[in-house]
Amino acid sequence: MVRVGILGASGYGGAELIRLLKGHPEVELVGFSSRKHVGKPLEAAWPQLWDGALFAPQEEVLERAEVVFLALPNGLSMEIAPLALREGKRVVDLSGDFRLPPEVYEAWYGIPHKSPELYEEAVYGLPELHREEVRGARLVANPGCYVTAATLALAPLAAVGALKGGFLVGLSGVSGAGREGEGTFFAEVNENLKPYRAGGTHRHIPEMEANLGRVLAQGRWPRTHGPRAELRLSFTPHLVPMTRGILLTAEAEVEGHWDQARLEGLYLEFYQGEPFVRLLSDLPQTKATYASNRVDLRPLYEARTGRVLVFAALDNLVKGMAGQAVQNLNLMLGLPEDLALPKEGLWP
Ligand SMILES: NC(=O)C1=CN([C@@H]2O[C@H](COP(=O)(O)OP(=O)(O)OC[C@H]3O[C@@H](n4cnc5c(N)ncnc54)[C@H](OP(=O)(O)O)[C@@H]3O)[C@@H](O)[C@H]2O)C=CC1
Ligand SMILES: CC(=O)N[C@@H](CCC(=O)OP(=O)(O)O)C(=O)O
Repeated sequence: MVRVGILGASGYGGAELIRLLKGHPEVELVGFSSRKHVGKPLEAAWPQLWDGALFAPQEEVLERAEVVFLALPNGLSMEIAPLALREGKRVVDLSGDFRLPPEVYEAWYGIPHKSPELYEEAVYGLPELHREEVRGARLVANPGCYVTAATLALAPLAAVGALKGGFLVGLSGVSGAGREGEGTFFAEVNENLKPYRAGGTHRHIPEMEANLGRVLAQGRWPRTHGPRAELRLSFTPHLVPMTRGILLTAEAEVEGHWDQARLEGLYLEFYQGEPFVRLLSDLPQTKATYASNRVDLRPLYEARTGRVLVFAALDNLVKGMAGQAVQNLNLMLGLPEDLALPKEGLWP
C-alpha cells in the first residue's frame, strides 16, 4: 500500500481524488488538507461522503504521505513541491505551475515562478503521449482540462506532420472554474451561454501549442523537454449551464489530401490499445463521459468544404483532472494504468 495525501481536499479536484482513491486497492489515504475545515470531518466540506477522517493542516498531510496530490490554486505548488521532493515524496501537481517553461508561465498566468529549476525535472502527465516518462517521474505536471481534450483531438494529425493550425471552440461545465469559481452564480449561469477569455487570451493556449508542437517535432511519443515545432492555435472557451463536462470542436488546418477513411484509419492506429480513448462512429456528447476517465473522439471529414473537424468530449473533473492524475499515479507506481479508474460513466 502506498500512503497518499491530498492538499486542497476541500476543492472539486480534491473531492474527485477522494472518490477515486477510496476505491484504489493499492492506496492508503493518509491525509486531507483544507484551511477552512482543518480539524473537522470530511463531511464538513463534502455531504456526499461518509467517512470519519478529519481535515488536517498541510504540513501534517505532507509528513504522512509518500505521494502527494496538489489540488490547489495556481501559484502554490511551486512553493510546496520543492519541500515535498526534498523530503523524498513524489508529487502529482494538478495546477498549471509546472506545465509550461517558467517564462511562458509567468507571461500567461501573471505569477512570478518561485521554483523555475523544477520545471526541467517535471514530466508532463498526459499518459497517451508521455507514458514512459511518467513511470520514472518524481514530479508530474497534470494537464489542463481543455488542453487534454484539444491535444488528444489533434495529436494524430500532428504525428504525421499534417497539422498546420486550428480553430478550437471549447464548452465547459461550471465545475471547471473550481468551487469558488468566479461568475458561476446559478442566477447568472442558468439559461445562459457565454464565451470568455476570447481573442487568444486563455492560458490553456500555450499548453496546447506546446503539446502539439512537440508531437509535430518528435512524433508519437514526445519527450516533455524535447524539441517542439511552432504552431498557432485559436481557442475560444465558453461556459455552459451544466455541472461537469467539456465538449471541444477543433477545426484543423491540415496539409495533404484527406477523406473520412484515411482520417479514421489514422486515429484508429494512433489510439490502438489506449484504455481511455474511445473512437466513436457517432458524435461525442459530454453526458456519456460523466464521472468516467474516458475521452470520446470523432474525427470527421467535411466533404463539402474539404475541412477536417475533430470532436472531443470528457469529464473535466476526471480525465480533465483527478482521473488523469490517478492514471499518472498508477504509472509512477508501476501499477496497471487503469487501476481504480472508471471507463464507464453515469447515465442518465
Ligand atoms: N476544476 C477543474 O475542472 C480543473 C482544475 N484544475 C486545477 O486544479 C487545481 C484545483 O482546482 P479545483 O479543485 O477546481 O479548485 P477549488 O477552488 O475547487 O479548490 C481549491 C482548493 O485549494 C484550497 N486553497 C485555496 N486557496 C488556498 C491557499 N491560499 N492555500 C492553501 N489552500 C488553498 C481550497 O481549500 P480551503 O479554502 O479549504 O483551504 C480547496 O481545497 C487548480 O490549480 C485548478 O486550476 C485543473 C484541471 C481541471
Ligand atoms: C469553466 C472554467 O473556468 N474552466 C477553467 C479551466 C480550469 C483548468 O483546467 O484548470 P487550470 O487552471 O489548472 O489549467 C478555465 O477556463 O480557466
